[in-house]
Amino acid sequence: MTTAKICGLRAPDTLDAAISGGASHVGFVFFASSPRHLSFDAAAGLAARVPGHVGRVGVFVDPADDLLEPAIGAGRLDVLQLHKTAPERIAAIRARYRLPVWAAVAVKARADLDAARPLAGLVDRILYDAKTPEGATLPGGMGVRFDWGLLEGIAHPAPWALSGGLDAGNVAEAIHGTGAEIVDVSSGVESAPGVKDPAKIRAFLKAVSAA
Ligand SMILES: O=C(O)c1ccccc1N[C@@H]1O[C@H](COP(=O)(O)O)[C@@H](O)[C@H]1O
Repeated sequence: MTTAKICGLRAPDTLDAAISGGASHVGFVFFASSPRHLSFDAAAGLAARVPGHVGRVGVFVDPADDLLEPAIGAGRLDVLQLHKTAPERIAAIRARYRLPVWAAVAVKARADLDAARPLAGLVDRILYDAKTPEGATLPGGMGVRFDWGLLEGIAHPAPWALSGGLDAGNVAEAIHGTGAEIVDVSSGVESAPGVKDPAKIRAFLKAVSAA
């Protein structure tokens, strides 16, 4: 059965919609350039509402320890999702914080999948995410989709999840086409950048459970 992570939550009502709708994971973004960025105080308030069966995922872009340490505490993080982070740094973060690590692999063309190979044994999950346009301020969360057919027949070096441009209208096709264990969405359940929509969250989670 495929489960879902709802990422970039910033408000109690939308967090509650994700939890009551059956999300397996919720994502808190710690990246100042993102419209979904959370302060430590805001993260602490949200984290306290999350029941034990739902994973709290912290989303970071090549983070330094002076961000990771307080974010892990405030967000009571269960998982660290790392974007644009080199394999050596991923290994150091995993060893230091002893938390499961999901590493994003940005995909546009088949050659991009080569970046997953060095992650074998280093990460707990690979997140195949769409590559955002050259010069974009965000490495994710822009509703960009990649050709899911690129994943066909590849040997995955670790368990994996799928993200990039998913929404309630295409997630069933994504699940059937790729066999993803976990699907991850951010902008596809928003009414504006950084503003989650409870009805879209519910529709997305309904589509995942029906797929
Ligand atoms: O959402 C963000 O602002 C963000 C910032 C920095 C790194 C990753 C971010 N989001 C991740 O992007 C993917 C896909 O998002 P979308 O559904 O295409 O909008 C997802 O994994 C988010 O965790």
